[in-house]
Amino acid sequence: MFPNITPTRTEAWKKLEKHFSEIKQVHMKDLFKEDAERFNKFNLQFEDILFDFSKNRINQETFDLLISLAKETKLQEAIDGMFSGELINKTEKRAVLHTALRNRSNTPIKVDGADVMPDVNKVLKQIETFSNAIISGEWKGYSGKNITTIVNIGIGGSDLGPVMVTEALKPYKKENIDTYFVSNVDATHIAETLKKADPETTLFMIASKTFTTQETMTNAHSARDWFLEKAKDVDHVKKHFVAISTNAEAVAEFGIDTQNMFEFWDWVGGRYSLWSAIGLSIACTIGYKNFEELLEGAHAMDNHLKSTPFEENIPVILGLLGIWYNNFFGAQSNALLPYDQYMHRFAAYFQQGDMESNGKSVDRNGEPVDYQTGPIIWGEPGTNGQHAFYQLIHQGTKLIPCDFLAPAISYNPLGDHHDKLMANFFAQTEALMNGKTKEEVLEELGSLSEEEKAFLPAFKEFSGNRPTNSFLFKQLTPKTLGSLIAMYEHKIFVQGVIWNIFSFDQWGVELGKQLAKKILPELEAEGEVTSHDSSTNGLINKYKALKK
Ligand SMILES: O=P(O)(O)OC[C@H]1O[C@@H](O)[C@H](O)[C@@H](O)[C@@H]1O
Repeated sequence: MFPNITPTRTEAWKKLEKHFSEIKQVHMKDLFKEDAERFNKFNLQFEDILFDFSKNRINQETFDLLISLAKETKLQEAIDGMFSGELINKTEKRAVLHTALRNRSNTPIKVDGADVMPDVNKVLKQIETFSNAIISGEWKGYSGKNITTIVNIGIGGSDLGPVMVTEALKPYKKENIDTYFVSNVDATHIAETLKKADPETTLFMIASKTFTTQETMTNAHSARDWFLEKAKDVDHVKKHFVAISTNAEAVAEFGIDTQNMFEFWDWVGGRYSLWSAIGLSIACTIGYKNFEELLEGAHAMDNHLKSTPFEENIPVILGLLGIWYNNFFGAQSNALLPYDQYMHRFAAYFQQGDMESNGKSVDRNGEPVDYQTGPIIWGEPGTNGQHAFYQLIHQGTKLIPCDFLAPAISYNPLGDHHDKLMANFFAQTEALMNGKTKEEVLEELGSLSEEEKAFLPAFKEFSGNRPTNSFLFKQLTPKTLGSLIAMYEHKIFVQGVIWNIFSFDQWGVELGKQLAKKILPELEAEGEVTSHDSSTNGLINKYKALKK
Protein backbone atom coordinates (compact mmCIF):
# COMPACT_ATOMS: atom_id res chain seq x y z
CA MET A 1 0.00 0.00 0.00
CA PHE A 2 1.24 3.44 -0.93
CA PRO A 3 1.84 5.45 2.25
CA ASN A 4 -0.56 8.18 3.34
CA ILE A 5 1.09 9.99 6.20
CA THR A 6 0.77 13.64 7.11
CA PRO A 7 4.38 14.80 7.37
CA THR A 8 3.74 17.43 10.00
CA ARG A 9 2.36 14.80 12.38
CA THR A 10 5.54 12.72 12.37
CA GLU A 11 7.98 12.67 15.25
CA ALA A 12 10.76 13.66 12.87
CA TRP A 13 8.90 16.81 11.77
CA LYS A 14 8.40 17.92 15.36
CA LYS A 15 12.05 17.32 16.10
CA LEU A 16 13.04 19.19 12.95
CA GLU A 17 10.95 22.19 14.07
CA LYS A 18 12.76 22.27 17.37
CA HIS A 19 16.10 21.72 15.70
CA PHE A 20 15.37 24.49 13.22
CA SER A 21 14.91 27.02 16.01
CA GLU A 22 18.40 26.11 17.21
CA ILE A 23 20.20 26.04 13.89
CA LYS A 24 18.54 28.86 11.94
CA GLN A 25 21.05 31.45 13.17
CA VAL A 26 24.11 29.23 12.69
CA HIS A 27 26.36 30.38 9.87
CA MET A 28 27.69 27.80 7.41
CA LYS A 29 31.03 29.55 7.57
CA ASP A 30 31.33 28.47 11.20
CA LEU A 31 30.23 24.94 10.39
CA PHE A 32 33.09 24.72 7.90
CA LYS A 33 35.55 26.19 10.41
CA GLU A 34 34.48 23.74 13.09
CA ASP A 35 34.79 20.67 10.93
CA ALA A 36 37.62 20.12 8.50
CA GLU A 37 35.85 16.97 7.29
CA ARG A 38 32.62 18.72 6.33
CA PHE A 39 33.08 18.35 2.58
CA ASN A 40 34.00 14.68 2.97
CA LYS A 41 30.93 14.08 5.12
CA PHE A 42 28.49 15.82 2.86
CA ASN A 43 29.35 14.77 -0.65
CA LEU A 44 28.46 11.75 -2.72
CA GLN A 45 29.76 10.36 -5.96
CA PHE A 46 27.48 8.71 -8.49
CA GLU A 47 29.36 7.43 -11.52
CA ASP A 48 30.76 10.61 -13.15
CA ILE A 49 28.74 12.97 -11.00
CA LEU A 50 29.96 14.55 -7.78
CA PHE A 51 27.17 15.87 -5.54
CA ASP A 52 28.51 18.31 -2.99
CA PHE A 53 25.85 19.28 -0.46
CA SER A 54 28.20 20.54 2.22
CA LYS A 55 27.25 24.18 1.54
CA ASN A 56 23.84 23.68 3.12
CA ARG A 57 22.53 24.95 6.43
CA ILE A 58 22.67 21.55 8.01
CA ASN A 59 24.73 19.64 10.55
CA GLN A 60 24.79 15.92 11.25
CA GLU A 61 21.70 16.19 13.41
CA THR A 62 19.75 17.94 10.65
CA PHE A 63 20.81 15.27 8.23
CA ASP A 64 19.80 12.45 10.55
CA LEU A 65 16.43 14.03 11.30
CA LEU A 66 15.70 14.54 7.62
CA ILE A 67 16.54 10.91 6.97
CA SER A 68 14.16 9.88 9.75
CA LEU A 69 11.46 12.02 8.15
CA ALA A 70 11.89 10.01 4.93
CA LYS A 71 11.70 6.78 6.90
CA GLU A 72 8.71 7.81 8.97
CA THR A 73 6.77 8.84 5.89
CA LYS A 74 7.54 5.38 4.46
CA LEU A 75 9.42 6.60 1.45
CA GLN A 76 10.89 3.18 0.69
CA GLU A 77 7.41 1.68 0.40
CA ALA A 78 6.46 4.48 -1.96
CA ILE A 79 9.55 3.90 -4.12
CA ASP A 80 8.79 0.17 -4.28
CA GLY A 81 5.16 0.96 -5.12
CA MET A 82 6.11 3.18 -8.04
CA PHE A 83 8.63 0.75 -9.52
CA SER A 84 6.30 -2.22 -9.19
CA GLY A 85 3.48 -0.63 -11.17
CA GLU A 86 1.09 0.12 -8.33
CA LEU A 87 -1.68 2.55 -9.38
CA ILE A 88 -0.08 5.40 -7.46
CA ASN A 89 -1.63 8.10 -9.66
CA LYS A 90 -4.88 7.52 -7.84
CA THR A 91 -6.99 10.37 -9.21
CA GLU A 92 -6.43 9.05 -12.73
CA LYS A 93 -6.25 5.38 -11.64
CA ARG A 94 -2.91 4.92 -13.36
CA ALA A 95 0.47 3.42 -12.66
CA VAL A 96 3.52 5.67 -12.94
CA LEU A 97 6.13 3.81 -14.92
CA HIS A 98 8.45 6.12 -16.79
CA THR A 99 11.11 3.97 -15.14
CA ALA A 100 9.91 1.01 -17.27
CA LEU A 101 10.75 2.96 -20.44
CA ARG A 102 14.41 2.90 -19.46
CA ASN A 103 14.43 -0.45 -17.70
CA ARG A 104 17.54 -1.64 -19.49
CA SER A 105 17.77 -4.78 -17.36
CA ASN A 106 14.43 -5.76 -18.91
CA THR A 107 13.06 -7.35 -15.74
CA PRO A 108 9.28 -7.83 -15.99
CA ILE A 109 7.14 -4.94 -14.77
CA LYS A 110 3.46 -5.65 -14.46
CA VAL A 111 0.47 -3.40 -14.87
CA ASP A 112 -2.87 -5.15 -14.30
CA GLY A 113 -1.03 -8.47 -14.34
CA ALA A 114 0.63 -7.99 -17.75
CA ASP A 115 4.33 -7.35 -18.29
CA VAL A 116 4.81 -4.01 -20.05
CA MET A 117 8.38 -4.69 -21.16
CA PRO A 118 7.59 -6.47 -24.46
CA ASP A 119 5.61 -3.42 -25.63
CA VAL A 120 8.32 -1.03 -24.42
CA ASN A 121 10.95 -2.99 -26.33
CA LYS A 122 8.80 -3.18 -29.43
CA VAL A 123 8.44 0.59 -29.59
CA LEU A 124 12.15 1.08 -28.89
CA LYS A 125 12.89 -1.17 -31.84
CA GLN A 126 10.49 0.88 -33.97
CA ILE A 127 12.28 4.09 -32.88
CA GLU A 128 15.62 2.52 -33.72
CA THR A 129 14.56 1.41 -37.19
CA PHE A 130 12.86 4.68 -37.99
CA SER A 131 15.63 6.97 -36.72
CA ASN A 132 18.24 4.93 -38.61
CA ALA A 133 16.18 5.22 -41.80
CA ILE A 134 15.85 8.99 -41.41
CA ILE A 135 19.51 9.59 -40.61
CA SER A 136 20.85 7.24 -43.28
CA GLY A 137 18.58 8.74 -45.92
CA GLU A 138 16.86 5.43 -46.54
CA TRP A 139 13.52 7.12 -45.74
CA LYS A 140 12.65 9.41 -48.63
CA GLY A 141 10.23 12.27 -48.95
CA TYR A 142 7.49 12.22 -51.58
CA SER A 143 9.77 13.54 -54.32
CA GLY A 144 12.55 11.07 -53.55
CA LYS A 145 14.73 13.44 -51.50
CA ASN A 146 16.23 12.69 -48.08
CA ILE A 147 14.72 14.17 -44.95
CA THR A 148 16.87 17.04 -43.67
CA THR A 149 14.44 18.86 -41.37
CA ILE A 150 12.37 17.57 -38.50
CA VAL A 151 9.60 19.65 -37.01
CA ASN A 152 8.26 18.28 -33.75
CA ILE A 153 4.83 19.66 -33.00
CA GLY A 154 3.83 19.21 -29.38
CA ILE A 155 3.48 21.18 -26.16
CA GLY A 156 4.25 20.72 -22.47
CA GLY A 157 5.57 17.25 -21.89
CA SER A 158 5.43 16.52 -25.61
CA ASP A 159 7.84 19.36 -26.30
CA LEU A 160 9.95 20.49 -23.35
CA GLY A 161 11.87 17.24 -22.84
CA PRO A 162 12.95 16.79 -26.47
CA VAL A 163 13.78 20.51 -26.71
CA MET A 164 15.90 20.42 -23.58
CA VAL A 165 17.69 17.18 -24.49
CA THR A 166 18.41 18.01 -28.13
CA GLU A 167 19.84 21.34 -27.01
CA ALA A 168 21.87 19.78 -24.18
CA LEU A 169 23.27 17.12 -26.52
CA LYS A 170 23.94 19.33 -29.51
CA PRO A 171 27.52 18.07 -29.77
CA TYR A 172 25.99 14.71 -30.73
CA LYS A 173 23.72 16.13 -33.40
CA LYS A 174 23.75 14.46 -36.82
CA GLU A 175 24.98 16.94 -39.37
CA ASN A 176 22.39 16.14 -41.99
CA ILE A 177 19.37 16.67 -39.71
CA ASP A 178 18.06 19.96 -38.35
CA THR A 179 15.36 19.70 -35.74
CA TYR A 180 12.85 22.40 -34.78
CA PHE A 181 10.13 22.45 -32.18
CA VAL A 182 6.78 24.15 -32.51
CA SER A 183 4.63 24.38 -29.39
CA ASN A 184 2.85 27.70 -29.05
CA VAL A 185 -0.57 28.13 -30.67
CA ASP A 186 0.64 31.61 -31.58
CA ALA A 187 0.93 31.33 -35.38
CA THR A 188 4.27 33.09 -35.20
CA HIS A 189 5.86 29.94 -33.86
CA ILE A 190 4.90 27.71 -36.76
CA ALA A 191 5.13 30.46 -39.39
CA GLU A 192 8.70 31.35 -38.46
CA THR A 193 9.68 27.69 -38.30
CA LEU A 194 8.21 26.84 -41.69
CA LYS A 195 10.26 29.62 -43.27
CA LYS A 196 13.25 27.37 -42.62
CA ALA A 197 11.63 24.23 -44.02
CA ASP A 198 10.99 22.73 -47.44
CA PRO A 199 7.97 20.39 -47.76
CA GLU A 200 9.97 17.94 -49.86
CA THR A 201 12.56 17.35 -47.13
CA THR A 202 10.62 18.00 -43.92
CA LEU A 203 9.25 15.41 -41.55
CA PHE A 204 6.61 16.44 -39.03
CA MET A 205 6.29 14.59 -35.77
CA ILE A 206 2.93 15.24 -34.17
CA ALA A 207 3.60 14.52 -30.52
CA SER A 208 0.64 14.44 -28.21
CA LYS A 209 -0.24 11.92 -25.57
CA THR A 210 -3.95 12.66 -25.89
CA PHE A 211 -3.93 13.87 -29.52
CA THR A 212 -6.59 16.36 -28.53
CA THR A 213 -4.47 19.27 -27.25
CA GLN A 214 -5.73 22.43 -28.91
CA GLU A 215 -2.33 24.00 -29.58
CA THR A 216 -0.83 20.85 -31.06
CA MET A 217 -3.79 19.96 -33.22
CA THR A 218 -4.05 23.51 -34.55
CA ASN A 219 -0.35 23.56 -35.42
CA ALA A 220 -0.56 20.06 -36.91
CA HIS A 221 -3.40 21.10 -39.22
CA SER A 222 -1.55 24.24 -40.30
CA ALA A 223 1.55 22.15 -41.02
CA ARG A 224 -0.52 19.73 -43.06
CA ASP A 225 -2.08 22.56 -45.08
CA TRP A 226 1.37 24.07 -45.69
CA PHE A 227 2.69 20.70 -46.79
CA LEU A 228 -0.22 19.93 -49.11
CA GLU A 229 0.00 23.31 -50.77
CA LYS A 230 3.16 22.04 -52.43
CA ALA A 231 2.84 18.26 -52.24
CA LYS A 232 -0.81 18.35 -53.46
CA ASP A 233 -1.56 14.65 -53.03
CA VAL A 234 -2.83 13.58 -49.56
CA ASP A 235 -1.18 10.25 -50.14
CA HIS A 236 2.16 12.00 -49.62
CA VAL A 237 1.21 12.82 -46.03
CA LYS A 238 2.33 9.41 -44.85
CA LYS A 239 5.91 10.09 -45.87
CA HIS A 240 6.05 13.39 -44.03
CA PHE A 241 3.86 13.01 -40.95
CA VAL A 242 4.29 10.61 -38.08
CA ALA A 243 2.40 10.59 -34.81
CA ILE A 244 3.44 9.90 -31.25
CA SER A 245 0.46 9.25 -29.08
CA THR A 246 -1.55 6.98 -26.83
CA ASN A 247 -4.67 7.69 -28.92
CA ALA A 248 -4.61 5.59 -32.12
CA GLU A 249 -8.17 6.53 -33.06
CA ALA A 250 -7.51 10.29 -33.12
CA VAL A 251 -4.27 9.71 -35.04
CA ALA A 252 -6.12 7.81 -37.77
CA GLU A 253 -8.77 10.51 -37.85
CA PHE A 254 -6.11 13.13 -38.50
CA GLY A 255 -5.03 11.13 -41.54
CA ILE A 256 -1.76 9.75 -40.31
CA ASP A 257 -1.15 6.14 -41.27
CA THR A 258 -1.23 4.22 -37.96
CA GLN A 259 1.80 2.34 -39.26
CA ASN A 260 3.59 5.63 -38.75
CA MET A 261 2.35 5.92 -35.21
CA PHE A 262 4.65 5.48 -32.27
CA GLU A 263 2.75 4.34 -29.28
CA PHE A 264 3.10 5.01 -25.59
CA TRP A 265 0.83 4.32 -22.67
CA ASP A 266 -1.29 6.04 -20.08
CA TRP A 267 1.16 5.02 -17.36
CA VAL A 268 3.64 7.53 -18.81
CA GLY A 269 2.98 11.04 -17.55
CA GLY A 270 3.46 13.78 -20.16
CA ARG A 271 6.22 15.51 -18.20
CA TYR A 272 7.99 12.17 -17.73
CA SER A 273 7.66 11.08 -21.34
CA LEU A 274 10.91 12.01 -23.06
CA TRP A 275 12.04 8.41 -22.50
CA SER A 276 9.10 7.11 -24.49
CA ALA A 277 8.29 7.52 -28.19
CA ILE A 278 8.05 11.23 -27.37
CA GLY A 279 11.85 10.96 -27.58
CA LEU A 280 11.63 10.09 -31.29
CA SER A 281 12.86 13.57 -32.25
CA ILE A 282 15.81 13.04 -29.89
CA ALA A 283 16.72 9.70 -31.50
CA CYS A 284 16.45 11.19 -35.00
CA THR A 285 18.62 14.15 -34.02
CA ILE A 286 21.45 12.48 -32.09
CA GLY A 287 21.09 8.89 -33.29
CA TYR A 288 19.48 5.91 -31.60
CA LYS A 289 22.65 4.73 -29.85
CA ASN A 290 22.91 8.05 -28.04
CA PHE A 291 19.23 7.93 -27.16
CA GLU A 292 19.86 4.51 -25.65
CA GLU A 293 22.76 5.94 -23.64
CA LEU A 294 20.37 8.54 -22.26
CA LEU A 295 18.08 5.71 -21.14
CA GLU A 296 21.06 3.87 -19.63
CA GLY A 297 21.97 6.90 -17.55
CA ALA A 298 18.42 7.23 -16.26
CA HIS A 299 18.23 3.52 -15.51
CA ALA A 300 21.41 3.72 -13.45
CA MET A 301 19.83 6.53 -11.41
CA ASP A 302 16.64 4.47 -11.03
CA ASN A 303 18.65 1.62 -9.56
CA HIS A 304 20.45 4.05 -7.29
CA LEU A 305 17.13 5.41 -5.96
CA LYS A 306 15.67 1.94 -5.52
CA SER A 307 18.46 0.26 -3.69
CA THR A 308 20.71 2.82 -2.00
CA PRO A 309 20.28 3.51 1.72
CA PHE A 310 18.72 6.93 2.19
CA GLU A 311 21.89 8.24 3.83
CA GLU A 312 23.69 7.88 0.49
CA ASN A 313 20.77 8.26 -1.84
CA ILE A 314 21.20 11.37 -3.99
CA PRO A 315 17.59 12.05 -5.06
CA VAL A 316 16.41 11.36 -1.52
CA ILE A 317 18.92 13.78 0.00
CA LEU A 318 18.19 16.37 -2.67
CA GLY A 319 14.47 16.08 -1.96
CA LEU A 320 14.97 16.32 1.80
CA LEU A 321 17.18 19.40 1.52
CA GLY A 322 14.48 21.03 -0.58
CA ILE A 323 11.92 20.24 2.14
CA TRP A 324 14.25 21.65 4.80
CA TYR A 325 14.32 25.04 3.06
CA ASN A 326 10.75 25.00 1.76
CA ASN A 327 9.03 24.00 4.97
CA PHE A 328 11.33 25.22 7.71
CA PHE A 329 13.19 28.24 6.30
CA GLY A 330 10.14 29.36 4.28
CA ALA A 331 12.04 29.41 0.98
CA GLN A 332 9.64 29.72 -1.91
CA SER A 333 11.77 28.87 -4.87
CA ASN A 334 14.68 26.80 -6.07
CA ALA A 335 17.05 28.04 -8.76
CA LEU A 336 18.62 25.60 -11.21
CA LEU A 337 21.81 27.14 -12.52
CA PRO A 338 23.68 25.09 -15.09
CA TYR A 339 27.13 26.37 -15.96
CA ASP A 340 26.81 24.88 -19.40
CA GLN A 341 25.28 26.80 -22.28
CA TYR A 342 24.01 23.56 -23.81
CA MET A 343 21.79 23.12 -20.75
CA HIS A 344 20.02 26.41 -21.31
CA ARG A 345 16.55 24.81 -21.28
CA PHE A 346 17.18 22.67 -18.20
CA ALA A 347 15.39 24.97 -15.75
CA ALA A 348 12.51 25.49 -18.19
CA TYR A 349 12.13 21.74 -18.48
CA PHE A 350 11.94 21.26 -14.73
CA GLN A 351 9.50 24.10 -14.36
CA GLN A 352 6.96 21.74 -15.82
CA GLY A 353 8.51 18.66 -14.24
CA ASP A 354 8.40 20.06 -10.73
CA MET A 355 5.66 22.67 -10.71
CA GLU A 356 3.08 20.59 -12.56
CA SER A 357 3.86 17.64 -10.31
CA ASN A 358 4.00 19.21 -6.89
CA GLY A 359 1.99 22.40 -7.33
CA LYS A 360 -0.82 20.89 -5.25
CA SER A 361 -2.65 22.01 -2.14
CA VAL A 362 -4.71 19.00 -1.12
CA ASP A 363 -3.23 15.86 0.36
CA ARG A 364 -3.88 12.26 -0.62
CA ASN A 365 -7.10 12.27 1.39
CA GLY A 366 -8.43 15.30 -0.44
CA GLU A 367 -7.84 17.50 2.62
CA PRO A 368 -6.25 20.94 2.25
CA VAL A 369 -2.63 20.88 3.38
CA ASP A 370 -1.55 23.27 6.11
CA TYR A 371 2.08 23.21 5.07
CA GLN A 372 3.94 24.34 1.97
CA THR A 373 4.34 22.05 -1.05
CA GLY A 374 6.11 22.46 -4.40
CA PRO A 375 8.62 25.27 -4.92
CA ILE A 376 8.82 27.71 -7.80
CA ILE A 377 11.54 26.48 -10.14
CA TRP A 378 13.52 28.94 -12.19
CA GLY A 379 16.98 29.60 -13.53
CA GLU A 380 19.22 30.48 -16.41
CA PRO A 381 22.64 29.26 -17.38
CA GLY A 382 25.67 30.81 -15.69
CA THR A 383 27.22 33.29 -16.17
CA ASN A 384 24.23 35.04 -17.75
CA GLY A 385 22.27 34.76 -14.53
CA GLN A 386 25.09 36.37 -12.58
CA HIS A 387 24.71 39.57 -14.56
CA ALA A 388 20.96 39.52 -14.23
CA PHE A 389 19.34 38.17 -11.07
CA TYR A 390 22.15 37.03 -8.75
CA GLN A 391 21.95 40.40 -6.96
CA LEU A 392 18.72 39.20 -5.36
CA ILE A 393 20.17 35.80 -4.52
CA HIS A 394 23.14 37.43 -2.76
CA GLN A 395 21.52 40.39 -1.04
CA GLY A 396 17.74 40.14 -1.43
CA THR A 397 15.30 39.42 1.37
CA LYS A 398 14.41 35.98 0.03
CA LEU A 399 16.30 32.79 0.69
CA ILE A 400 16.88 31.05 -2.63
CA PRO A 401 18.49 27.64 -2.46
CA CYS A 402 20.44 27.14 -5.68
CA ASP A 403 21.66 24.08 -7.53
CA PHE A 404 24.82 24.68 -9.52
CA LEU A 405 25.59 22.14 -12.26
CA ALA A 406 28.65 21.99 -14.51
CA PRO A 407 30.83 19.70 -16.58
CA ALA A 408 34.60 19.57 -16.00
CA ILE A 409 35.20 19.16 -19.72
CA SER A 410 33.68 21.46 -22.30
CA TYR A 411 32.85 20.36 -25.83
CA ASN A 412 34.33 23.65 -26.96
CA PRO A 413 37.83 23.86 -25.53
CA LEU A 414 38.45 27.38 -26.68
CA GLY A 415 41.24 29.29 -24.95
CA ASP A 416 40.54 29.66 -21.23
CA HIS A 417 36.76 30.02 -21.55
CA HIS A 418 35.99 26.94 -19.51
CA ASP A 419 38.33 27.78 -16.65
CA LYS A 420 36.80 31.24 -16.54
CA LEU A 421 33.30 29.76 -16.50
CA MET A 422 34.23 27.35 -13.73
CA ALA A 423 36.03 30.02 -11.73
CA ASN A 424 32.70 31.82 -11.65
CA PHE A 425 30.87 28.66 -10.57
CA PHE A 426 33.22 28.10 -7.63
CA ALA A 427 33.32 31.80 -6.76
CA GLN A 428 29.55 32.09 -6.64
CA THR A 429 28.98 29.13 -4.37
CA GLU A 430 31.80 30.33 -2.11
CA ALA A 431 30.47 33.90 -2.03
CA LEU A 432 26.92 32.74 -1.31
CA MET A 433 28.18 30.66 1.57
CA ASN A 434 30.74 33.04 3.15
CA GLY A 435 29.29 36.43 2.32
CA LYS A 436 31.37 39.46 3.25
CA THR A 437 31.57 41.00 6.71
CA LYS A 438 31.58 44.69 7.60
CA GLU A 439 35.23 44.38 8.62
CA GLU A 440 36.15 42.98 5.23
CA VAL A 441 34.27 45.78 3.53
CA LEU A 442 36.02 48.41 5.67
CA GLU A 443 39.37 46.96 4.84
CA GLU A 444 38.59 47.31 1.14
CA LEU A 445 37.39 50.86 1.63
CA GLY A 446 40.78 51.81 3.18
CA SER A 447 41.42 55.11 1.46
CA LEU A 448 37.87 56.46 1.46
CA SER A 449 36.66 59.34 3.63
CA GLU A 450 35.30 58.63 7.12
CA GLU A 451 31.87 59.71 5.95
CA GLU A 452 31.85 57.14 3.15
CA LYS A 453 33.21 54.50 5.48
CA ALA A 454 30.26 55.09 7.74
CA PHE A 455 27.73 55.05 4.93
CA LEU A 456 28.81 52.41 2.42
CA PRO A 457 29.38 49.17 4.37
CA ALA A 458 25.67 48.53 4.87
CA PHE A 459 25.29 48.22 1.11
CA LYS A 460 28.47 46.32 0.44
CA GLU A 461 28.08 43.70 3.13
CA PHE A 462 26.91 40.20 2.18
CA SER A 463 25.24 38.15 4.89
CA GLY A 464 26.18 34.90 3.13
CA ASN A 465 24.77 31.69 4.62
CA ARG A 466 22.89 31.13 1.36
CA PRO A 467 22.72 27.43 0.53
CA THR A 468 23.85 25.74 -2.66
CA ASN A 469 24.16 22.22 -4.00
CA SER A 470 26.95 21.62 -6.49
CA PHE A 471 26.86 18.98 -9.19
CA LEU A 472 30.17 18.60 -10.93
CA PHE A 473 30.39 15.96 -13.65
CA LYS A 474 33.04 14.94 -16.09
CA GLN A 475 31.27 15.83 -19.32
CA LEU A 476 27.68 16.21 -20.44
CA THR A 477 27.37 12.88 -22.21
CA PRO A 478 23.95 11.37 -23.04
CA LYS A 479 24.43 8.98 -20.14
CA THR A 480 25.26 11.70 -17.61
CA LEU A 481 22.37 13.82 -18.82
CA GLY A 482 20.04 10.81 -18.45
CA SER A 483 21.19 10.39 -14.86
CA LEU A 484 20.78 14.07 -14.03
CA ILE A 485 17.25 14.21 -15.44
CA ALA A 486 16.22 11.05 -13.60
CA MET A 487 17.80 12.44 -10.42
CA TYR A 488 15.55 15.51 -10.52
CA GLU A 489 12.52 13.43 -11.49
CA HIS A 490 13.09 11.34 -8.39
CA LYS A 491 13.70 14.38 -6.23
CA ILE A 492 10.21 15.53 -7.25
CA PHE A 493 8.82 12.09 -6.39
CA VAL A 494 10.52 12.02 -2.99
CA GLN A 495 9.10 15.42 -2.10
CA GLY A 496 5.61 14.50 -3.30
CA VAL A 497 5.63 11.38 -1.11
CA ILE A 498 6.74 13.31 1.96
CA TRP A 499 4.24 16.12 1.36
CA ASN A 500 1.61 13.41 0.95
CA ILE A 501 0.30 14.82 -2.32
CA PHE A 502 -0.39 13.25 -5.70
CA SER A 503 2.51 14.22 -7.95
CA PHE A 504 1.34 12.60 -11.18
CA ASP A 505 -1.93 14.31 -12.03
CA GLN A 506 -2.44 17.91 -13.18
CA TRP A 507 -6.04 18.92 -12.67
CA GLY A 508 -4.98 22.53 -12.22
CA VAL A 509 -4.41 22.98 -15.95
CA GLU A 510 -7.99 22.11 -16.92
CA LEU A 511 -10.03 25.15 -15.92
CA GLY A 512 -8.23 27.57 -18.22
CA LYS A 513 -8.60 25.09 -21.11
CA GLN A 514 -12.36 24.76 -20.49
CA LEU A 515 -12.88 28.50 -20.39
CA ALA A 516 -10.80 29.09 -23.53
CA LYS A 517 -13.07 26.64 -25.35
CA LYS A 518 -16.09 28.62 -24.23
CA ILE A 519 -14.57 31.97 -25.14
CA LEU A 520 -13.33 31.02 -28.63
CA PRO A 521 -16.78 31.09 -30.29
CA GLU A 522 -17.53 34.35 -28.51
CA LEU A 523 -14.51 35.91 -30.21
CA GLU A 524 -15.73 34.76 -33.58
CA ALA A 525 -19.40 35.75 -33.11
CA GLU A 526 -20.82 39.19 -33.86
CA GLY A 527 -21.78 41.58 -31.10
CA GLU A 528 -20.82 42.48 -27.54
CA VAL A 529 -20.04 39.80 -25.00
CA THR A 530 -21.84 40.05 -21.66
CA SER A 531 -21.54 36.55 -20.21
CA HIS A 532 -18.48 37.17 -17.98
CA ASP A 533 -17.39 39.47 -15.21
CA SER A 534 -16.93 43.10 -16.22
CA SER A 535 -13.15 42.82 -16.61
CA THR A 536 -13.28 39.77 -18.87
CA ASN A 537 -16.19 41.24 -20.85
CA GLY A 538 -14.32 44.53 -21.19
CA LEU A 539 -11.13 42.87 -22.42
CA ILE A 540 -12.95 40.63 -24.91
CA ASN A 541 -15.00 43.48 -26.30
CA LYS A 542 -11.96 45.71 -26.64
CA TYR A 543 -10.14 42.89 -28.45
CA LYS A 544 -13.05 42.42 -30.84
CA ALA A 545 -13.12 46.13 -31.57
CA LEU A 546 -9.36 46.37 -32.08
CA LYS A 547 -8.99 43.40 -34.40
CA LYS A 548 -11.57 44.73 -36.86
O1 LIG B 1 0.82 15.41 -24.93
P1 LIG B 1 -0.48 16.13 -24.84
O2 LIG B 1 -1.63 15.23 -24.56
O3 LIG B 1 -0.72 16.97 -26.07
O4 LIG B 1 -0.38 17.11 -23.61
C1 LIG B 1 0.51 18.18 -23.56
C2 LIG B 1 0.49 18.84 -22.21
O5 LIG B 1 -0.83 19.29 -21.98
C3 LIG B 1 -1.00 20.00 -20.79
O6 LIG B 1 -2.30 20.46 -20.68
C4 LIG B 1 -0.66 19.16 -19.64
O7 LIG B 1 -0.73 19.97 -18.50
C5 LIG B 1 0.74 18.61 -19.78
O8 LIG B 1 1.00 17.70 -18.74
C6 LIG B 1 0.91 17.92 -21.09
O9 LIG B 1 2.25 17.53 -21.22
